[in-house]
Amino acid sequence: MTARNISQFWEWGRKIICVGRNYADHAKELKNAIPTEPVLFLKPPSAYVREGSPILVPPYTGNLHHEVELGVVIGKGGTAIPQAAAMEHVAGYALCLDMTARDIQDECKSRGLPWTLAKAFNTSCPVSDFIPKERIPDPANVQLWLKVNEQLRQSGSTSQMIFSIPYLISYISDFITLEEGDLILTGTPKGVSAVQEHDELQAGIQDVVTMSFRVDRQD
Ligand SMILES: O=C([O-])CC(=O)C(=O)O
Ligand SMILES: [Mg+2]
Repeated sequence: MTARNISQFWEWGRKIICVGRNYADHAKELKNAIPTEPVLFLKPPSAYVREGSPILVPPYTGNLHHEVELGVVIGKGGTAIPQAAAMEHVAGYALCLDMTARDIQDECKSRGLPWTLAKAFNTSCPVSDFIPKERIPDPANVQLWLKVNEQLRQSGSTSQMIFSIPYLISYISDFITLEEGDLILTGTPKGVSAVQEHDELQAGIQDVVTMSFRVDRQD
């Protein structure tokens, strides 16, 4: 048996914990209140998709949105991790998309139902190569961008996050034990918009990584 390598964390079957409304400009564009505590939801590990495979539009949505986000890969697990020690639990980062069936999410919100089918379907978490921690010395100040068919749609700095990465790690681990290989999606800046079959998405973290994905309709 070969040893597990954190650089392939998406194959480990670990959980994906997502933070919503962590950028005020995105909360505003969807007419949501600015949160006073992190908004959390989950994706299953079956949501991962890697470059070379398409993002599939689920048949039940007519409004699939991109959300570009910085992902934090947990290297050392823990429960009730203090903020001061939080960064010791980080192995690295990944650029991620939180693909969202916005029409389904709106319906779930209005009916008080969970967001599962809006957020957790197959291919709802496109993920870049693993980025070792040393390559992003200041994760609180990197630029994320996303283009659809060469047109810039999202561009924002992680300095705009409402809740910092150490705060999120500490907050989440109070309630949900973090394990090696877990991924935290830290929320999206403004500019989310709909994608269609045959679109080409490109995203990047300035100077660190880029990735591209094609959109297809699920048969
Ligand atoms: O669906 C939403 O708007 C919440 C979310 O994931 C985010 O803010 O990144
Ligand atoms: Mg999101």
